[in-house]
Amino acid sequence: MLNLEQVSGGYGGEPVIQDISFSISQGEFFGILGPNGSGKTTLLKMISGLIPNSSGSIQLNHTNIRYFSRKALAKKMAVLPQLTAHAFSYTVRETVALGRYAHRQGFFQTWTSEDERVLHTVMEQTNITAFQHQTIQELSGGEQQRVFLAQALAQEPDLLLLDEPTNHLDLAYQKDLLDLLKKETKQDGLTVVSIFHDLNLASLYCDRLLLLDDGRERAIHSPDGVLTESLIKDVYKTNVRKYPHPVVAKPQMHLLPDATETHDRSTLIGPSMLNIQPEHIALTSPIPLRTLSSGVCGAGIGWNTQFVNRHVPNDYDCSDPTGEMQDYLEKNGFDVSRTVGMMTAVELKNAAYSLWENDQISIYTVVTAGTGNAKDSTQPVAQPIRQGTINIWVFINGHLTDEAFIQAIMTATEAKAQGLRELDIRDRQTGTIATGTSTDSILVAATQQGELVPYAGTATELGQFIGQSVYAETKKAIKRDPAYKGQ
Ligand SMILES: Nc1ncnc2c1ncn2[C@@H]1O[C@H](COP(=O)(O)OP(=O)(O)OP(=O)(O)O)[C@@H](O)[C@H]1O
Repeated sequence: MLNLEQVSGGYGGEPVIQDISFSISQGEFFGILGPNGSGKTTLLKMISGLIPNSSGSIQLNHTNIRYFSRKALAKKMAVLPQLTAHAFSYTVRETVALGRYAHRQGFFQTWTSEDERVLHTVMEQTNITAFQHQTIQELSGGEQQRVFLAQALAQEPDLLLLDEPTNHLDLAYQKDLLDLLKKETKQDGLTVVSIFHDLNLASLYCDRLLLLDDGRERAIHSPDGVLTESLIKDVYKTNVRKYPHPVVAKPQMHLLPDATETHDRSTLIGPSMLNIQPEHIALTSPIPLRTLSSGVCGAGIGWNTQFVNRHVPNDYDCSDPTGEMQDYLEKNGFDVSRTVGMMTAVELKNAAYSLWENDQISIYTVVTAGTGNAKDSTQPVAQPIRQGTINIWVFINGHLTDEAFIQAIMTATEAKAQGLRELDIRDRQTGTIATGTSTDSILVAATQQGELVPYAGTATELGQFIGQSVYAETKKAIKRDPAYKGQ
């Protein structure tokens, strides 16, 4: 519906925009990105016909925009400009009603019931009905932004052009506005072209992105294609790290600040930080550790400073173990937002732990183990779950890649299974060698300081430390558990 072919132009003299070509189809949400001064607003002004392009062509539904009258263009296209100081004393309602200008007909331009219906709808959509009789200057920046969006929507355009629409909006209204626009594109075929400074919002909402660099196209692609670490670093001259959004299949870019919290680089996680009580084992780190873990709370990927393995009775049965564990942590002075919590029914005095170190690597492994619940993971579970859990903590004084974290979990799990095999721990139901218990948890936590360690598989020194320490400590902990003798 919108076609740009080799468009150049600006404000006289050297063109700001140079040789831009792209086509947008109806219902597309198209984002324009680029650093300050890269020409985003200038390009938008050319598309809206506010300034002429010096070469190339801009076509709307196969007609060059030059051939549209102002009123005819306003029926097809609406513009939400960057918010500037508005001195007028129009009311909100009057301001939004101006958006119906292109649809008014006849000499007297009477206000019709259709105009009223549209006015009502767009004021509801943008949540401004409540202050429709106030003047614009009485409103906050975000409220004004919504009024001008309502005015643009009142035009009932096919194409909506927006210059940083979320500027001035709080978090909830940013989401509401973009959700509304997305819905309009999907349900009513509205085409949206919008400038974004926030790469992550652009990624979440846009179908495609154009990245401008000094007035020229650097990339035009899906968010995944445009938001690459190297391209963004090159164009914006700043370091970013790309990560997947946790819920939506879209990339998110994280800034890497130069000055982060300063930590003592010599911090080593080790025995002095472990505290074993009858009720819980806790390890408190002086620095946040990057963790990958399973557990009752704080599990997943995160940054944590406290690690708690809590003893619960054999018959512990709770409909909300996470909530109950969080209450327990709070009552005992732990910061729930920075704690990984696990549970076990075994006696904590039987925990096994050791520090493994050489010149380059040091890891601290802590294991609690009961095997009354031992399972062969290749066999189905039919028996009622009995007491017995193996909880493994591996603290690594090193800087791990994501891949190394995953390999560390694999290596530790393999070593645990080997420990069970060595001790001939069997699945009570099938009689086969057990590979773990049905309620095991694992934690790998790293200081993320020092040289980057790319891998932690069994071929690496780190992997061998993990394997050997988990194997040794698992066996030690199992042997200390009274249930072991009964096997
Ligand atoms: N009215 C104008 N007259 C002359 N030059 C202008 C005018 N408006 C913008 N420019 C110049 O055009 C270039 C691109 O400006 P533009 O506003 O399009 O960039 P932008 O990418 O939208 O920037 P920002 O992210 O800061 O909003 C800049 O060098 C700017 O100085």
